[in-house]
Amino acid sequence: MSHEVTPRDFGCELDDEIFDKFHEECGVFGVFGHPNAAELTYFALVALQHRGQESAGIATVDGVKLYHHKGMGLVSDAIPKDTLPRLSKGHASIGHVRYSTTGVSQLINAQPLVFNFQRGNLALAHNGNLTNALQLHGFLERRGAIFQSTSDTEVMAHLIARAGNQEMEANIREALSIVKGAYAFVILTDDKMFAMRDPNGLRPMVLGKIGDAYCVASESCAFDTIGAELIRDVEPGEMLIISAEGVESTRFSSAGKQSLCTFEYIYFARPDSDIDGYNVHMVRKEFGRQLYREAPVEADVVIGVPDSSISSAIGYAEAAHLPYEIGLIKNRYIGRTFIQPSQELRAQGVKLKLSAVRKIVEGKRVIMIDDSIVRGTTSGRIVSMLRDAGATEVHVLIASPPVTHSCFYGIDTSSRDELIAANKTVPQIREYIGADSLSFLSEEGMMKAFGFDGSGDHGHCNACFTGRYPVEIHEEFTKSHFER
Ligand SMILES: O=P(O)(O)OC[C@H]1O[C@H](OP(=O)(O)OP(=O)(O)O)[C@H](O)[C@@H]1O
Ligand SMILES: NC(=O)CC[C@H](N)C(=O)O
Ligand code: SF4
Ligand SMILES: [Mg+2]
Repeated sequence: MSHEVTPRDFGCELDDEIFDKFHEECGVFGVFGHPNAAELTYFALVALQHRGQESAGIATVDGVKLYHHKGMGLVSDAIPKDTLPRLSKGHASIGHVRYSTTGVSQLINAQPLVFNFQRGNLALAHNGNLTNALQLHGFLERRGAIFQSTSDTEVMAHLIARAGNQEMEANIREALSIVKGAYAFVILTDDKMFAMRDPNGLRPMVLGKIGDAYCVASESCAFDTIGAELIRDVEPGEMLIISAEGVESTRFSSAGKQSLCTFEYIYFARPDSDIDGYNVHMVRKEFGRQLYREAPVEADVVIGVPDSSISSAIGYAEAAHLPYEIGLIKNRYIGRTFIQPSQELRAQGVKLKLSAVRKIVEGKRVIMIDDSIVRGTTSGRIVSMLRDAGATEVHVLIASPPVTHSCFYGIDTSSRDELIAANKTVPQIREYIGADSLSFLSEEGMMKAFGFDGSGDHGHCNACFTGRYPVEIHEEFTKSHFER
């Protein structure tokens, strides 16, 4: 396997923290029966860009042929303008933005994965992680399968191909009865589009309509961008079959214990998206209000770490009757592979991503709200940045509980030994980040933000806070397993 070329190969430092914490987790989109299917997919992927910036791709069908294009980087780089006319021949299209969870970040693993079977064409896009991919990979290889990629997603395609039924639907059902874990799948064949959400509903997916065409997406913000109307969430264990006849809802599994990822609300999803009936911004605001109830602090001003903590900071400030201010500015052009200043320059004060607004924090007791602490590097840096800008006190409040466990369901997380809360108590973390005080939202408080009574997880996955994994995991299965 070739080595992935990074700026480090040219002697430059990469922002290691970017590689070692919770990150976005792929976005999928599909539309069937629209004359501008490929273009709509392109713009929907731009709206879903926050979910993955490593690679992107689009596949379309015109009933006979399948066209596709995949590339590395942001949608605008991965899918150049001149590829769209070729893709635009199709009336149905699916697309994907990737943040790798299994398999290296290279073109071979970019999605949609595209296959030509005896029974026709098939393109497959996946958000999530298959927790039994390791076993299935070995099983399939022993029976002659030759894998083209190193991602977990490809096992699904091999299972579909092996099933051997006349109807693609039956093949997909058979494959779904074998895979385990977290998934929102969109599959495009010559005459149908299939959309499935795992039986626990770990990963989100919504159904919408644009004109007479139906579409599906990881998040509803994609619909707002292309002018589609949100119809509803796809249900856990549901298979939608979209064709010239319209949309048919079927089940491939009875719903398991519903376990929607709470981190979607905390950090991943865009605030304008609605997931399972809750608007992300409103939920984050309620996290902030709840945080105030649990941890009221005397201070002069409340600030949020942009962008994902702004809603919670507004909620906290509202509940505390304190001014909410923009105390930190984020440079929005710093991307994932951005070359970072060397340690020496960092020590001299070169900081690229965030800057404090001196006029806001100078001489003030500041409450700084962030959505989560993973390794603890971000909070520590911001606390000292705020002190350097003249803050007299810095109180750190986190709008989620301490992250003590890794995720195995489609989020690329640190291993447990890198999670600060798995290794230090809250007072120790406070000391480590240099804050005057530190509090986290409780699991109960987090669930109250959804209107629940506070005890239990209420149909959410909170495993990274509690270690209660809703679907069996295999801790030995690491991201680079199929490369080794
Ligand atoms: O404890 P740490 O390991 O430092 O990670 C915690 C930080 O990571 C995320 O932000 P991130 O900087 O990834 O990007 P964002 O700009 O999307 O919030 C999250 O919003 C926290 O701010
Ligand atoms: N983040 C994701 O949802 C990734 C999908 C798939 N597991 C991959 O690594 O390609
Ligand atoms: S472990 Fe955490 S990040 Fe992973 S699905 Fe569950 S809540 Fe989401
Ligand atoms: Mg952040």
